[in-house]
Amino acid sequence: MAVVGVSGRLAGCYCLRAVRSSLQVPAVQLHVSKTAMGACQKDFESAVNQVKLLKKDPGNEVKLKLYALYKQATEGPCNTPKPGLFDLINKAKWDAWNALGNLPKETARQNYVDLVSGLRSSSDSSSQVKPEADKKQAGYETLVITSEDHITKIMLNRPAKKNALTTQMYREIMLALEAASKDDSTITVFTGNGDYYSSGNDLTNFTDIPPGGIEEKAKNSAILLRDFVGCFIDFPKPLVAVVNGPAVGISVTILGLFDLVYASDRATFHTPFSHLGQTPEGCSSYTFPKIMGPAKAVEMLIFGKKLTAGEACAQGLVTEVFPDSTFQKEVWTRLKAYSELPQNAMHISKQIIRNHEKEKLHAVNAEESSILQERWLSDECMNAVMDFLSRKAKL
Ligand SMILES: CCCC/C=C/CC(=O)SCCNC(=O)CCNC(=O)[C@H](O)C(C)(C)COP(=O)(O)OP(=O)(O)OC[C@H]1O[C@@H](n2cnc3c(N)ncnc32)[C@H](O)[C@@H]1OP(=O)(O)O
Repeated sequence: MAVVGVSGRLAGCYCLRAVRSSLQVPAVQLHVSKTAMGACQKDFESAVNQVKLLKKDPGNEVKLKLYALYKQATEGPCNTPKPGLFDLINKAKWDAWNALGNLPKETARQNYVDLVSGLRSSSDSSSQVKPEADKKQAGYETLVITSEDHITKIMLNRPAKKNALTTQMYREIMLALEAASKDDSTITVFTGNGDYYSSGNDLTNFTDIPPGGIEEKAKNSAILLRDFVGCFIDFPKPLVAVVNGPAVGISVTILGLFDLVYASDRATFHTPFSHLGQTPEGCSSYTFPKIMGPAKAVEMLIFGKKLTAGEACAQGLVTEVFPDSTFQKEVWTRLKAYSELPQNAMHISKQIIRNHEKEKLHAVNAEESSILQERWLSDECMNAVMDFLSRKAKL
């Protein structure tokens, strides 16, 4: 939010979603100017339509090519003023179009048709069902949820993005927790697909601005955060984190609300809040000092010290560390045995252990969320997020 929040001026940051919506317009535009009429006009119009039907997002680079070719095919060489330095998306679009120089309209049209045809065949072949997809419980796009041996496993499933948490993911996790609280499993496990457990909040979340502007975005995000963390505070069954790799931000802080945290020795625990102009969430401002003492909590939460799995275990945040080579086998053998323990006894014990704290945790959660609502509107936060997004931009 703050990213775009500097004003609409920065609305064109390199966020995928923003780029997508920005670039879609010309690519799917049905109107083709008269000057683009020619031998392959029909193919061109058909290709323009087919772009809408692609099953897979072709990525920013390809979308820019499509944009540039479309403009060249329909309007000829770029003749509009160069957008300002901070108008990043429009500048990227202008650069792509301008780079086509005096390419004839007919050639641009043909290149557009060829590009779309290539995209269609790769999109069709990649849409074959992958074995993993079979396991997915219906209704979840960002998680893989399985239930066996009395264990419900919620796996974050955006490995290419290090399981960064999108708005959709927060919502799906809340739904999954709600369902797991009612199913017949005895314990619920969180883990990540791929080499990361999770890289925390998806920083592109900050760029999807609603009509009400950045203040509304900050408000909505604070509500989402409060509700999300609230689900962990209230979760009635033993909750286990199987931390398969590095964990960042909110994926670390909420570990203080888990009942067991098993970590691979490859895992690290990092909360770079100050670096991002942000402040602790997930009730960590309360749970971390309780778990590891104020001095160690400060090192993590204020100074962003990254802990190894061994260090996190020594501080009490992690229950046990396993060698990565045997991590999955050892952990799941252990969890299967635990899941056969009498269900009611386990659940009642969890209530006894956790209930004293619930009210306090909800109050802390509300306070942290409201402080972050302000932080997200700050220059410090805006600059840090912009910095990340610019570094990662491929345009
Ligand atoms: C509404 C509730 C809000 C709750 C607020 C919570 C606060 C937090 O969680 S703060 C923590 C936020 N997270 C970060 O600051 C981590 C940012 N990411 C990184 O520093 C690095 O990506 C990494 C150290 C995690 C991994 O670095 P590595 O070089 O190994 O891989 P990359 O090439 O950087 O990543 C691959 C791919 O994934 C994208 N990505 C990774 N993490 C995030 C993220 N948090 N947000 C958005 N995108 C992320 C990265 O851009 C790459 O994408 P491309 O392949 O498209 O370039």
